[in-house]
Amino acid sequence: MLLPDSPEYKRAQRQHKKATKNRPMTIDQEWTPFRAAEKRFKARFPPPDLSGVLDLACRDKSRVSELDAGGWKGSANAVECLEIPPMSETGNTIAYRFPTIHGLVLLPSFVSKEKQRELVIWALSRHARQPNNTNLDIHYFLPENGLWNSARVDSQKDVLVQPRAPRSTDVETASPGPRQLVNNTPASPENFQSINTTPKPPQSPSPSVPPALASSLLYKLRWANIGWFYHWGTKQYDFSKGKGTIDGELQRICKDAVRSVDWTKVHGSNDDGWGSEGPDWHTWDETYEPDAGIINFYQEKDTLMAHVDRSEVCATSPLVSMSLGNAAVFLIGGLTRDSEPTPILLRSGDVVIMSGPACRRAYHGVPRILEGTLPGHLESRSVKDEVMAKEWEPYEAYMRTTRININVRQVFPKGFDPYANAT
Ligand SMILES: O=C(O)CCC(=O)C(=O)O
Ligand SMILES: [Fe+2]
Repeated sequence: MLLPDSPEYKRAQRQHKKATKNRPMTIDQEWTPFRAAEKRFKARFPPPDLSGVLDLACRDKSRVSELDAGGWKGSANAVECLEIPPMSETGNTIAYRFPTIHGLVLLPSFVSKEKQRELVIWALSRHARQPNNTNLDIHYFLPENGLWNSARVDSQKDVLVQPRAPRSTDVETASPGPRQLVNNTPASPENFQSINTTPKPPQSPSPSVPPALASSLLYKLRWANIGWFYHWGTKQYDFSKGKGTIDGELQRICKDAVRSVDWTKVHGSNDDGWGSEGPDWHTWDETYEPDAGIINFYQEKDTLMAHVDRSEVCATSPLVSMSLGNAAVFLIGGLTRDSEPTPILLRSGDVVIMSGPACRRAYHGVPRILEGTLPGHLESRSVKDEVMAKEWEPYEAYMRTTRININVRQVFPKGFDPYANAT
């Protein structure tokens, strides 16, 4: 967080003045409530006021030092949310539901500190590499053992990565960009055939990207695919590529999260919008089966615009989303961008579950990564074992400026075989 006397604050102030000099006075009246909230939280100057942002870590005494060290804080009661009583007397998961966003559940600190470190290592060194797609594969011939394992500056193993397209000097240099907005029709069992037969041409590599060191490309990594392959051009899954594997441990964490919630308390009183078969939440213990997802890598200035994840044929089953590293402001609104979104501060270890027809179709996004909020347990000095502490050092250095979100979904109802249904 910037202090008003610091040179960084003054620089942000100057940039703000320059950027807004020619802006019409009425511009903010044209923004939807969602867009206006995005702008507010994204702003470097003045730094956003987080007093209206729900920060459940403020209710947890064991997180005091984490909150103080990071500087940024929301409020314990900024948004109405209700604790869901645990399923049994032995259950110890603390879970919250939101009366205004039906189907949204938040499990603060669900992922243990050790597991958070394991997931970071898994995401960077084992998952973000072939055969899993990343945003960088489109433009570069990435090293076979993955970017992370080729980027060790300390051991002089840093690899020069070559672009896929021959270099052209005619075009302006473009960075292999963020996720693009494409409006897609919501997937459903009824239009599955047409989705399956829509052509999904590979994206063309950019002729303007120069060769780059693996260590610098790591900071341009934006996403890595999990499970069923996703085609960004059409915003549809590409089933012709087969089903990528889902890490067993990741599956277990997601299933544990879903099983730890008493869904009767979340969905028990409202049957609206579940479709002709009616609600299926009471079967999730057996039928929830994650089969796809994405790992999002955010650097401090990265954002994720308002969107709805509607490519899954299962339009109501839980989407499990885990936060690792720096904290972020997460916005979740309604069926259009015209509803005022609810702001929630997500910290490392928190799990969000989006479930049911209303929540799965709600616009949501991440307008702000809160710089300087890497918690102490993701620093190598907190790792007791000496060898593991040493191993963690490069991860700590990368995570200083990074937030990782592991976003896991269920594309098909359990037992649905897309190949048997293909024409
Ligand atoms: O980063 C997050 O918390 C949310 C990511 C998300 O909404 C998505 O991947 O669809
Ligand atoms: Fe999303």
